[in-house]
Amino acid sequence: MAAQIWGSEKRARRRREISAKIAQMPELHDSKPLPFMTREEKIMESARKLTILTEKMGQIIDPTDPAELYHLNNEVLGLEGNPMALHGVMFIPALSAQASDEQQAKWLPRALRREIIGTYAQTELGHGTNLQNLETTATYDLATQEFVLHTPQITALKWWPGNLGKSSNYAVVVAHMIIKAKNYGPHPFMVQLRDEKTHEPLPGITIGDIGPKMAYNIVDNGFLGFNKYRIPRTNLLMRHTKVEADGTYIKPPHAKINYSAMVHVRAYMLTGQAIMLASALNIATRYSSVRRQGQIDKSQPEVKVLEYQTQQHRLFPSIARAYAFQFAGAETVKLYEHVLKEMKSGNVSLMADLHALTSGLKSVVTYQTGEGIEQARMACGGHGYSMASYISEIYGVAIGGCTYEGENMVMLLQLARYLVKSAALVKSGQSSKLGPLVAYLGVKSEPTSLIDRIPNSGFTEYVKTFQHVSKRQTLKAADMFFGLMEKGEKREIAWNKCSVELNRASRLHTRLFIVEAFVRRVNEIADIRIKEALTDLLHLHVNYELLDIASYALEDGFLSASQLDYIRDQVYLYLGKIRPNAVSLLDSWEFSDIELRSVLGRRDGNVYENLFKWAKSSPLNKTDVLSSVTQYLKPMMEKARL
Ligand SMILES: CCCCCCCCCCCCC/C=C/C(=O)SCCNC(=O)CCNC(=O)[C@H](O)C(C)(C)COP(=O)(O)OP(=O)(O)OC[C@H]1O[C@@H](n2cnc3c(N)ncnc32)[C@H](O)[C@@H]1OP(=O)(O)O
Ligand SMILES: Cc1cc2nc3c(=O)[nH]c(=O)nc-3n(C[C@H](O)[C@H](O)[C@H](O)COP(=O)(O)OP(=O)(O)OC[C@H]3O[C@@H](n4cnc5c(N)ncnc54)[C@H](O)[C@@H]3O)c2cc1C
Repeated sequence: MAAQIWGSEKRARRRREISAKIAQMPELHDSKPLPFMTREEKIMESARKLTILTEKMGQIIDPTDPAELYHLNNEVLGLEGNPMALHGVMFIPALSAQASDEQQAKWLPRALRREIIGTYAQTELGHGTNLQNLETTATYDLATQEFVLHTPQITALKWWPGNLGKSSNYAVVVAHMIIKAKNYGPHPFMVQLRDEKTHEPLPGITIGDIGPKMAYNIVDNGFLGFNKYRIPRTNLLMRHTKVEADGTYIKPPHAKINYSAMVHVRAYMLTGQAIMLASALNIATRYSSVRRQGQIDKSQPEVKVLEYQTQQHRLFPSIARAYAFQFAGAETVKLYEHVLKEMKSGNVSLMADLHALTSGLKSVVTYQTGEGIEQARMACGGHGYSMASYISEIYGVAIGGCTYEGENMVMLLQLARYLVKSAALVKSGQSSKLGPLVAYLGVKSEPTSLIDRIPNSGFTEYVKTFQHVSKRQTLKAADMFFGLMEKGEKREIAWNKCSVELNRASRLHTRLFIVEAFVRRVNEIADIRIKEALTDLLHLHVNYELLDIASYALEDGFLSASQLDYIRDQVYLYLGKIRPNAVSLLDSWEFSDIELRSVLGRRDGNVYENLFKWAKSSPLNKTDVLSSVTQYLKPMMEKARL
């Protein structure tokens, strides 16, 4: 099963080897539980481990393999980020995709050797979503052949970029490029921020940390202002766009090609989200098979809380989602790598499809991951609320994904643009022009669902039902939009008036893709036992998801009330079938105790003793009487007694 999760037997074996090596290297372990550290201590601890990793990484992993790097990162540095998180996640990808060969030769080896630390600085205090209204300017000075970076007002301060505040000395900065008074829109520039020897900010640069956040507090998300700060013309990233010495602008082959670093993260973050969901579920499911509370049959002893159907219903559909996200994420990464290769050789024809797909997936996956982790926390009762469970940290980190790389509603609307264009093709009889991901929009469906009517139909009838609801909602939202425009409404106003319905279509389309990716994977599996376990999970997934969106299928009579009862019964049937496998389905992800950082989720199940040990190690327990008591509470009580 680990081979299915991680992509191959070799990958699963490598993960095990890496975890085993890390287990033998105490210098790479947290020196004390992260929840007991201050933010400064955590940053220091992370930087300490990071420098050891830079020295020893080659002994543990193949540093050129992103999957091995990601695993090493999760085990040693953890989810809360590190002082170089953005260096690998966005700075290097931005340089790789957007810098010319000559620029790459100059900067990439230095970045890869970690001679310099970089980030991706795009979002500002006043604007994050609407890139067209970013306010930082890069004005070309023809006389000196330099760009002058400037922050005209407080809202133009860069705000949020990870590791910008204190750790990075370089950044890819996105600014509006102005040449001879003409604004060419946002473009990426390579900018040195700090002196390489002293790490002091360079003259003309104002920089710092934006303060503590809901989670991710090891990352120094920062602010950045420029006061007429000059950089050479050749620091504009010039793989696709060029500015010649005389100010001549050569436009890129696709208007949005400079957005590729964002698409990179949107594609890769899906499996990251799956891992976080599976981690929280691993903690909750293990704990639920240790925790005994109450009786189902009063004549019997107290049961493990995992025996309660409500507990299973709370956890198991999310287990299925974690697998589904992992499989859909793996497919998306493959597609991304393919499109990136094509883009580098000048073929930009697949960019729109990739953008639409990653926009929808990013939104649905992060939202459902957040939901699943929060349910996992509640499933652990009181102990879930303790930082000893570590679930609250996982939650805080995971839901950051609903916001970064494009706020979820906004990204769903990006997918909706693609769906509406596709609907227009269907309406004008040009279905043959539909791309493969939306081809179903042009296919006539049966009048009613055949779920429960055709024995041994596998998952075909389910997929058809998901296709039907997605198609119907897409065409309905598109009709609403076209209808408003026909009545004379301006395009943008009509769009806004339909946007809730449009986003519903985007969600349904994305959920269909996730179901299909799960079905594709299960169909590929040769090993009978693995196939059987995953088929059970897939049954739970399709029935649970369909029940969740049933109103769309009920409203036009595609599903009947009796079919809905059948689907509900299937959910209960598969909850029971999955119960014996539940812990194994999560243990198959092979998270080590070091990686999980959870007292509740320990592999050995020795929860209570370790919770007590953990509580005793709280800094508050170093002394029996705190100074808050001697200074304030004790005098207060004494005064009251007089
Ligand atoms: C091994 C690696 C592991 C990684 C694991 C991940 C771990 C995660 C770590 C966490 C780190 C967090 C880091 C976070 C970083 C950031 O958040 S960086 C900042 C991100 N910011 C955003 O995402 C901003 C969101 N906004 C936008 O993307 C855009 O502004 C917009 C909403 C898309 C609109 O852009 P705009 O230029 O205004 O577009 P329009 O003029 O309206 O045109 C829209 C048309 O453009 C098409 N389009 C847009 N984007 C793309 C694209 N990327 N590719 C292709 N096409 C694109 C769009 O489809 C529209 O087309 P038409 O409908 O044909 O007009
Ligand atoms: C943990 C974290 C890490 C980050 N790291 C980085 C980084 O490394 N580099 C970087 O540059 N940035 C980074 N960011 C910033 C992030 O990319 C932005 O916050 C994000 O893109 C959302 O933009 P915003 O803050 O402007 O939200 P807003 O756009 O102000 O969103 C507020 C509300 O308005 C709605 N809204 C906005 N526009 C529309 C619209 N057109 N239609 C409908 N609704 C709309 C949204 O849906 C939302 O409900 C990070 C953010 C976080 C939380």
